[in-house]
Amino acid sequence: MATVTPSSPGRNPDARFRILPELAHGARLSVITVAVLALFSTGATLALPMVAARLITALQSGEAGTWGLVLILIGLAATLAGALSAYLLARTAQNMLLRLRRRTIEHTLAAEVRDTQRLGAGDLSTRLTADAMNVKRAIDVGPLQLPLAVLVLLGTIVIMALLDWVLLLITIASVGLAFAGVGLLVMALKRRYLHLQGVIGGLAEKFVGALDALPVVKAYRAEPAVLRDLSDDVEEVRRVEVSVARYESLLGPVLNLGQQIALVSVLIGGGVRLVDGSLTLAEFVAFLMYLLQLAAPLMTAVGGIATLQQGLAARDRFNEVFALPAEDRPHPTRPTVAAPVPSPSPAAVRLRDVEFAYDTDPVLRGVDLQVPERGLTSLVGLSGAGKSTVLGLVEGFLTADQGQVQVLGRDRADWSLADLRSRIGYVDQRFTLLRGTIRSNLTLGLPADSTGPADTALFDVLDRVDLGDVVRALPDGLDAVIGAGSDLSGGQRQRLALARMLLHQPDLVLLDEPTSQLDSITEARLRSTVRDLAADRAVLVVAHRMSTVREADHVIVLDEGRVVAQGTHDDLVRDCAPYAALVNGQLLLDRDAPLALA
Ligand SMILES: Nc1ncnc2c1ncn2[C@@H]1O[C@H](COP(=O)(O)OP(=O)(O)OP(=O)(O)O)[C@@H](O)[C@H]1O
Repeated sequence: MATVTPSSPGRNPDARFRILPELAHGARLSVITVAVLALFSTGATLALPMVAARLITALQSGEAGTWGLVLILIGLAATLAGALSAYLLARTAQNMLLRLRRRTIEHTLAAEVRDTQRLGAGDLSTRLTADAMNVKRAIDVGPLQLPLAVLVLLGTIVIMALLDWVLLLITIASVGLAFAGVGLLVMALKRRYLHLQGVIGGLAEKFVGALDALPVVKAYRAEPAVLRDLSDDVEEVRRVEVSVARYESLLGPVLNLGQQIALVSVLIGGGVRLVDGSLTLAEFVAFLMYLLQLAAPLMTAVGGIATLQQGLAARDRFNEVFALPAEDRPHPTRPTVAAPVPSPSPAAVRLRDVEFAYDTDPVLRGVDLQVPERGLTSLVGLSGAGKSTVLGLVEGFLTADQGQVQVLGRDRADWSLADLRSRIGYVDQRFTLLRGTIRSNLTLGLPADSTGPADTALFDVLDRVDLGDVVRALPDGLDAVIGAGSDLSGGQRQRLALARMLLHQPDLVLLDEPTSQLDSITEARLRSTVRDLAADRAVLVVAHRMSTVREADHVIVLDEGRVVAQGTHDDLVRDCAPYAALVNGQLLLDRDAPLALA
């Protein structure tokens, strides 16, 4: 089983991500080598026109051989150094992206379920793909191409000043206006890039949601409606992209125009100065070469700034993920307790005056309830009463806004979430399985360094949920892959989720409607398995079936976020009007027996 190792050991996982320090982290030698090679390549490029001028002068005196050789050598060396520095930079960037992606996955897994659901699976996944690519492109230009382009620009300008400062002034005056225009364009682009990445994330989020619900979409012939909805988002992406393209397409021509004007001005001015003897032919040729050479670094600088803006916008989206609080963050006042020991308290779960709201509307209002340390407890109530929310508080997916949540004799906040969850067996409403083999699903969460439980132990729990023979009949047995094309049935998936819980031998079991997809024979066997489990531990079941409720030793009735009664089924039918109404009104489903009072 793969383990997740911290991406940056010893570093603050909450620290904001900054591209340059992250790039240099652990790669100083590479970064220095890249810088040296790039500087050499730049210096050589800058020197080339001067050598060319020397070659022209030497040609006039008939001694061109040496300068010709120097020109070729410098050209070759500049090319090699440039290529090597680009490769080294790309390799360093990929190492940084590896850490960035790993940290994003790590942080997303550590965040609260509510936060990750709010951001959405699709939008979060675009950070690993499109946003990471934007950061990579920014690295391609940011730390090297852009500074070097600026260096070449400055170096060229200095040399041009030395050659003829009057011609330089003419050049600067000609391109100055173009520069101001480019600055305005770049500022407008930054805002649009951020918006663009947001709408692309939103589109991915919606598309993933639609694919997730595809069977339902098809069953309701809702493809046209979904297409319309997604088309609106695609149209929005197009609109923003076009707006970006409008500004990007202006960059090149504005710069070109500046350069053309500069060229014409320099030709005229240079011609005059050549005629009056202020400038030699070799100097004029060199000046013109430098002027033409200005175009490449200028374009690099301008394009680079735009790419950099895109990368910075992507960086901000990564920082949005890194800013999500980890769910297991230390309590501000209480010290963390290393090894919680269950107290002799008779309750496996106790909620006292618990208030909770997802947004502003209260979902739980002063909930007081107690789950005995042994036996089967059913939590019942109308849909939306807050039953799953109670399980979420016990599992630590949610944190109470007010009141006290005690689990296995200890305040919830005193448990580390890993310790707490290792003691709880949880089967969610959707019986979620991960893509992978039956074995990897069964052993999910077991220590990664062990060789894993023996097959006999795995078949033992599978037999307890009547799934052993089904798995034995599969060609790959325990190593059959589920979640792809060939799949288990809904009920079989449900039983596998239950077997996973059994394997973990938890002290407290939380089941969210565990029998909704089982045939009556399997359901009866399962009830007996749950009963066996409840003999020496607490089992808390969110139940919608009379059969489950009748089995329960203790029933808790939840109504609109309040506990209205607790007791045995018989007592509650007799004494609790809302419970009796729930039962009489057939609000608890009972497949195998007509609804009847005890
Ligand atoms: N992630 C969420 N964000 C906002 N509101 C939520 C969220 N999950 C649940 N709710 C709301 O909280 C209330 C209680 O939901 P909960 O799922 O706990 O009810 P329940 O009793 O388990 O319902 P059911 O029996 O239908 O599963 C409902 O009004 C629901 O709309």
